[in-house]
Amino acid sequence: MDFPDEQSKEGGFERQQDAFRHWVRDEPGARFRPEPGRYHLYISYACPWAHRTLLMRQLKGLEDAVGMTAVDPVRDENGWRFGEGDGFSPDPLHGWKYLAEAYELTRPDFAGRVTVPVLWDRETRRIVNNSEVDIMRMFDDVFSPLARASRPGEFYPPALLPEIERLETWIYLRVNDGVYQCGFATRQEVYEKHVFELFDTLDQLETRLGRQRYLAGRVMTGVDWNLWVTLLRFDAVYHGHFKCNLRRIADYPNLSGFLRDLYQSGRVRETVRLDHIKRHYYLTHRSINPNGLVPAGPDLDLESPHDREALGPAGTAG
Ligand SMILES: N[C@@H](CCC(=O)N[C@@H](CS)C(=O)NCC(=O)O)C(=O)O
Repeated sequence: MDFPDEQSKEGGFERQQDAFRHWVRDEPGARFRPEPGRYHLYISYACPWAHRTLLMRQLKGLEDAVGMTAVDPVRDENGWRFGEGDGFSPDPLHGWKYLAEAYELTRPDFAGRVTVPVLWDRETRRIVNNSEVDIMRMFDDVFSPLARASRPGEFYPPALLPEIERLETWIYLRVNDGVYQCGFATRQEVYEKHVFELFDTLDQLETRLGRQRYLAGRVMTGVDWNLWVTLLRFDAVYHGHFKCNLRRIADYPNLSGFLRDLYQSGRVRETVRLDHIKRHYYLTHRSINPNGLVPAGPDLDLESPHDREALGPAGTAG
């Protein structure tokens, strides 16, 4: 079993809550203020949640204002590790060997799982936030003045917020975490419940994305990226490794068109490291892949035309 502390009596996977959820505010006297160079993002290119924060940093043009370091995609028994390799590097700020050191400095008695993403504050020397939901919103909002060219709130426009949040919750439970529920189930009936719920949700999303270019309607919003990070990993990892194999994303014309549409937008493809993604899952979760073999395929076709222009122009509300 890969995560024994998060296994329910019924054979399900119960994910821990994020531990640090402080907010960066542009207010006098605020403990964490948005300042260029002050915060550093620790990610893994493999992790879908961390990928969302990396995407928002790039989409907003925050690369100069917020530093970023990626960890080795393969975790060892001490968790996420820094090192020298293709697409990952030593910790430039403190020379940490493990990301666990950030958690220990922030809360010496931290007993949970050390996860990415982490937003680190160089000034107070602690983790500000390790929730991708919060980090995405802060990057879009309070960090916007530090960005090259962006408008605050363009990915979370107030008029669409109720719909975005409804979709976020549904997609998180059934899709983002749904694939993990299938993969880490330890009983047949638990796996089957989750796999049918997952594909029922994908079927509904396929219909929705046949009518409109983006999940919340005519404009791209943050929740599009929530779904996208899971679609990107689906055929390469979740289909085989997590046994989510009723269908592939490639079998869904609208979901795969949406995947390619967003992949081909801006410089998004620069955030994609399929080698990290595959190595991470197949080499880290040894209880479900004991020999640690990494499959050679599939050959993902992310560069072919997506034909989504007919549904409306590309872009956010900004
Ligand atoms: N913050 C996310 C979870 C983040 C997360 O679990 N990240 C994984 C990688 S995809 C991780 O860091 N796992 C570390 C571990 O399992 O030891 C959430 O609340 O859903």
